Amino acid sequence: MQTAAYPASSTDQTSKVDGYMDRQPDGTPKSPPQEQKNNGSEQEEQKSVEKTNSSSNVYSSGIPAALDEATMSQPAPSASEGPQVESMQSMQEAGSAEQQQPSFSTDKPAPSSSEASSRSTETQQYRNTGRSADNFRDRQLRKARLVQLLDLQRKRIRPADHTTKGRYGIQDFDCLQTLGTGSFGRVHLVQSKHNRLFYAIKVLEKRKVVDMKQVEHTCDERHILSRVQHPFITILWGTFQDAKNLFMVMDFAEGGELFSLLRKCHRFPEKVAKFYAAEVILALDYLHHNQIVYRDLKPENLLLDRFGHLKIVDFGFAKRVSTNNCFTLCGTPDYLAPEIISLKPYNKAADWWSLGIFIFEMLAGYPPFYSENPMKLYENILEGNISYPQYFSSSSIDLMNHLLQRDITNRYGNLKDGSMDIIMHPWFRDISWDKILTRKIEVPYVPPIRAGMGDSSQFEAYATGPTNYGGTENPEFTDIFQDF
Ligand SMILES: Nc1ncnc2c1ncn2[C@@H]1O[C@H](COP(=O)(O)OP(=O)(O)OP(=O)(O)O)[C@@H](O)[C@H]1O
Repeated sequence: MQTAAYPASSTDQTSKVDGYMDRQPDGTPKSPPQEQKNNGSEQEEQKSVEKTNSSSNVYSSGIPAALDEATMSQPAPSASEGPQVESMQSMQEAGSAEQQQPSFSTDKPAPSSSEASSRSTETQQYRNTGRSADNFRDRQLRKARLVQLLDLQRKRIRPADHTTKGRYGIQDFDCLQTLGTGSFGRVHLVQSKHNRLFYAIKVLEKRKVVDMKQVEHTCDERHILSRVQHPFITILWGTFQDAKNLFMVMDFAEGGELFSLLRKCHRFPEKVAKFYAAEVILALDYLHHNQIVYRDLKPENLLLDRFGHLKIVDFGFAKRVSTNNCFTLCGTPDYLAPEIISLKPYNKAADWWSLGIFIFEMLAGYPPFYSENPMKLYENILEGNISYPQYFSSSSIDLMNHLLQRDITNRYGNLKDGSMDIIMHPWFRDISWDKILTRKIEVPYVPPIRAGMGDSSQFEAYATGPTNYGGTENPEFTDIFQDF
């Protein structure tokens, strides 16, 4: 668990709706410098900013300096100044290509639901940009190829009987330091006594889980994580329990939380944000195609592996869904979709809303509806008025406007083309999705760790917690948790 600091000086604490503390902003947002309301009235200025960005070799930022767009065209800070967010060659090459395209217009309001259904969104986009029929066909071909590739990934599900139940226990691991704490226990770095490899073990106190009425969520988390198999989702190797605790053995994401990197950098350059957004989109696309809604997207739940790729953790709110059948009020306030706050039934579209918030937070350094007062925060979300900082590009704003649609029938990700509307959006024009999926792309930031050594330097230091696990006396709730 990390202490957030969007802002520089607030003492407010926002908590997860289900009652657990998760974000602790210790400052108010710097009043966002001259913001633009939804559309690009400053488009000329933005274009010149985009130009500066694309010609820059630098995808970096320093600690603690805010990364303004001007900084991006200057040499990268030295290692001692902060995390290096390295260049992504392929994106960079394509980035200059982006400049040759007409910038995506945000002057027009998003189409109404009737318009959206009566014509293909992408045809409309292409009409807007005035591109030729040939380009349109190219795009259709590219899209078909992408769908094929994604379909392969979407079908990868681990077998239901994949389980290590009864084969391991906490005695098979040396329990090392704490990596993070949660509402029901903590996550430890551990080393297997058998293969000497390092893992992260999430320990949940059964009594707390029961007292906080999280039994179903916990069992869902175990069940869902044991089935999914995706490059950007943490692997659950096995689960077991002792008398008082539940244990989930996962791969150790050595690079720490994206949250920490974002707070150190203050905000990410567009190309960096695009990279992380792309990995998240592929993971959400995968989950949704397997009828799973994630429901807790935020930078705290995105860890970096040793290579700098994302791993989504914490499936405590993930749920199998068919259509509109979720009602539970859960998630993290800043990232809640309006339909959740209004207690309406909701579905996978809520994750695409959170993606819009995530992209905004990466680019701005604070979430769009932030308020110290939780009631005001909810009001802001329901009103849906967004002030985009001036330095946002017009195409990023266009994408966020399509994601942060209060009406889910207009929200990208939830239209007839599903996630393809997002994947094919002009903001991602310079992304090689096949390279992202196969992890064959240069990452923007490689965590400075000694890989495979149990190096936890990218995590906050925690006071030593309990490690006296493994008790067998008076086992609790064995019937409730018989699957663990
Ligand atoms: N696989 C992992 N590798 C490394 N660190 C991890 C891993 N999983 C979790 N952590 C660390 O532990 C923290 C808490 O994990 P997680 O969010 O899963 O626990 P939780 O009990 O569900 O927390 P919360 O109450 O916030 O939902 C994470 O923020 C992260 O810092």
